[in-house]
Amino acid sequence: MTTALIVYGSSTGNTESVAQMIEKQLAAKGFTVTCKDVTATEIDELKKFDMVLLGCSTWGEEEIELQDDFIPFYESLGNAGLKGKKVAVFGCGDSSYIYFCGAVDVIEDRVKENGGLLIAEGLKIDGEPEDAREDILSWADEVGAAA
Ligand SMILES: Cc1cc2nc3c(=O)[nH]c(=O)nc-3n(C[C@H](O)[C@H](O)[C@H](O)COP(=O)(O)O)c2cc1C
Repeated sequence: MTTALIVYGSSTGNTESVAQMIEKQLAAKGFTVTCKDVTATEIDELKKFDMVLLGCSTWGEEEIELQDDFIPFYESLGNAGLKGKKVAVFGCGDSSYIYFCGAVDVIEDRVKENGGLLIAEGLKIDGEPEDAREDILSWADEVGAAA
């Protein structure tokens, strides 16, 4: 059975909600899914999973800032054994900011630098996750199909 790890950093709970929707959808498709807050995740854990989904909201104003909890994890991604690993990135943001969901782009770049394989275009959620439920579930299906 294909195993998937979802790791999220979320300050107000939006990216966490998205992570949980993806978790349920992948589990319904037969994946063995583990969904964890980044603060409870060791970088070495990524090595044990067939596929890794990384979720992070975007902060900052003039420049892109990752969600606070996600920063140390991001900085250690070079030790995550990403070479050849199937990865996809998602996050919440607000399109009224200059860098809408910029954290998704920044994390994708880091994944590519470390040899990870991006299996879907990053999912960028504008506003309330509940309003984007259909998009989130179809993204999860796309990721599942590419796994
Ligand atoms: C001070 C502040 C700065 C923000 N900066 C950005 C930004 O640069 N780009 C963006 O897309 N969203 C930005 N946002 C919106 C948040 O990313 C958005 O509220 C998101 O849903 C938070 O997700 P979380 O609850 O998972 O942390 C900002 C919000 C605040 C309050």
